[in-house]
Amino acid sequence: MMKRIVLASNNAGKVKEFNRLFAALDIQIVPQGELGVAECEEPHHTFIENALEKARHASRITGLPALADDSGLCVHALGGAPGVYSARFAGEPKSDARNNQKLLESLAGQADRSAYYYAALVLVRHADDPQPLISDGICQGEILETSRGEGGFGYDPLFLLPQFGKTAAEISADEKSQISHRGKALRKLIAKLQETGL
Ligand SMILES: O=P(O)(O)OP(=O)(O)OP(=O)(O)OC[C@H]1O[C@@H](n2cnc3c(O)ncnc32)[C@H](O)[C@@H]1O
Ligand SMILES: [Mg+2]
Repeated sequence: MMKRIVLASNNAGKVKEFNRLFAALDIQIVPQGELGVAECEEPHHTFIENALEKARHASRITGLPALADDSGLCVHALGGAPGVYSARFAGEPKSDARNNQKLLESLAGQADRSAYYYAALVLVRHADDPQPLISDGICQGEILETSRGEGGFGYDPLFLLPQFGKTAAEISADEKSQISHRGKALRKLIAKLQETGL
């Protein structure tokens, strides 16, 4: 029988990307929303601790292995902000449109627009797993002054990938998987998973 993992995320954009990344594997990922798991607190100031929090929460409720992604945009001129607060940069309720607007306002007149996406992934086999699988990935870019593209999610329409001359919302989903923080982190995690087993 195909193994199941709960995906400890309520972000539809992430769920799509993980579905694509897992498509070739012998593992089925089920978004936590389909199993009745609500969002949990993300109280920490490091991505890795928040990812562990989310993975344990989903695993505890479902009894399944759980994979969590805590990610964000780190802008050099803003001292690494919005960072772990990327989802709620412009406050609650979360809104990509308002977050992008706030990012543009924060960078008005700023010459250094370099930034990177960071993703921390944690996979626990059960809620008290003493040896969570951990990996991370980075994707470098620059923040534009106006949005471009309809793909992706979050800050993608403002996130220019210099190697493509396009934003992360203008490249295809396959291209994004190949170069994204999430894609890189997941390939590392899968390599570890193949060593240890689920
Ligand atoms: O916690 P979950 O339920 O997974 O969903 P979330 O959207 O709250 O996720 P995070 O707490 O990890 O916050 C990540 C935020 O960083 C931004 N982000 C992360 N990866 C991104 C990507 O690939 N493209 C665009 N924005 C991204 C986006 O604003 C996300 O909401
Ligand atoms: Mg979140």
